[in-house]
Amino acid sequence: MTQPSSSFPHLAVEPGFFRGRRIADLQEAMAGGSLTAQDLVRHAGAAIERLNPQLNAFVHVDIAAALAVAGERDAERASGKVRGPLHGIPVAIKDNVDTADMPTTMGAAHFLGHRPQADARCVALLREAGAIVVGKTLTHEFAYGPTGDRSVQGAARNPWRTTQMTGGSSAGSAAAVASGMVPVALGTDTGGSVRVPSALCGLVGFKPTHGRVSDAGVFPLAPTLEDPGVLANCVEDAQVFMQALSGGTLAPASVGADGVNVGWVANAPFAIDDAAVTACVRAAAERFAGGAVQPAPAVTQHARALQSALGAIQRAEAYEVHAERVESEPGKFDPEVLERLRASRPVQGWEYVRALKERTRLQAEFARLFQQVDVLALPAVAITAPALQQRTVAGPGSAGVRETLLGLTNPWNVLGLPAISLPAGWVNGMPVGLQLVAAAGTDEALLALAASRWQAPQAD
Ligand SMILES: NC(=O)CC[C@H](N)C(=O)O
Repeated sequence: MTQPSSSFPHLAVEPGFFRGRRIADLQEAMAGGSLTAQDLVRHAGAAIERLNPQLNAFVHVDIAAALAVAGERDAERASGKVRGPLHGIPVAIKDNVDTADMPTTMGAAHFLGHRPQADARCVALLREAGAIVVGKTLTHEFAYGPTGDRSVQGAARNPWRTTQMTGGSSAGSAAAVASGMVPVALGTDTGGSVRVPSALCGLVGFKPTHGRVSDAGVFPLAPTLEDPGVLANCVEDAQVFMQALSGGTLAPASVGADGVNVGWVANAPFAIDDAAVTACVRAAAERFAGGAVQPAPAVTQHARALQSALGAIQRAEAYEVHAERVESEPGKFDPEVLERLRASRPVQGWEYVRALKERTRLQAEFARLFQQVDVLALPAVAITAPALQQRTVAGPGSAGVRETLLGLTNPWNVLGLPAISLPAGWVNGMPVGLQLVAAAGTDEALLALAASRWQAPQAD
């Protein structure tokens, strides 16, 4: 089996076995007999044991159970049955997604020790596809925060610099993949919770078109904005994972050799502009496009409408989920999450209904826009990973960390569009992500385009 193709000189930890190894390489090694699924689970176990005390990526691990399942997958392979490209591959599951054999806590004191009755649909699909669940990864409490540093299990730490946040809310999934504990992990994305930590940890992160992947058994934050998604080392790994999650409906698309029409979206008025981050991402967008990128028509004029629709929808839906808990067990919440939930309560019924109507109007506007461009390109996150617990971005035009982390990702949740964050390079040794957004329902084409045109950045 080949060695990892790229090195990670800026990484603050000695990476685990899976960093830089593609799922296709692991499959080849298993097919050739040089590795078994049990070996892969042992590699995951060793990396978790060594790295988790530093990174707090996993909140529950069961290597013994995973080894037993791996034994079954190895026996199947020996008898000639290979379920598909995830057969025997260790995976991690965000801890707001139900697993029948492991606790599911949502990062919240209210659910410590909670054992769901059944697997979430997406977990069941991954297992049917042959993937082996090794554990549950830390989520920001109730997935209500993009920083990944508030949960009953504490904060996840960024493998590139352990004083910094991973971003969230799929915080542990990002730390687990970026450090090489597992090759791929499940996350959920309501406003950026897959793409934000992927960008801040140097990973590929994909959020599908809304409703494309079942959310049955996913603890909701705001159900009409939310989708399960994937955090991976490379686009090809994200593709095979999404195929499994979609129950096979997400067939690989082919892309023509023609050029791609990329519309560049300026940060303002969505988020502050860090010149170094924007320059790095724009250069990546130009490499991807194979030439200069032109400003996308008519995106920024919708910024205010998108933000206000997002605010009303997320707050109304999140409060509906938590109303009784906020009344009866307020003391169990993290204070910041409680404060955000209390601030969500005042949204009026008419404001929510109006926001839903606005969403429908905006979806029609963007459907027209995607007749002119193939993809929109912009940073996934306007800044590199802030320090743990940092809440304001210093400098001119200082802004809140939360708003800054989410400003460039959450517009696409309002619209329900597929979006991917791709590693674009590094600024001061910390990763930044290029985000590509495509028309609703074109998930296969977006992934195929990314697979065919994106080149992993080389560290200097
Ligand atoms: N769950 C997410 O997608 C990110 C967090 C959430 N949107 C928030 O406002 O904090």
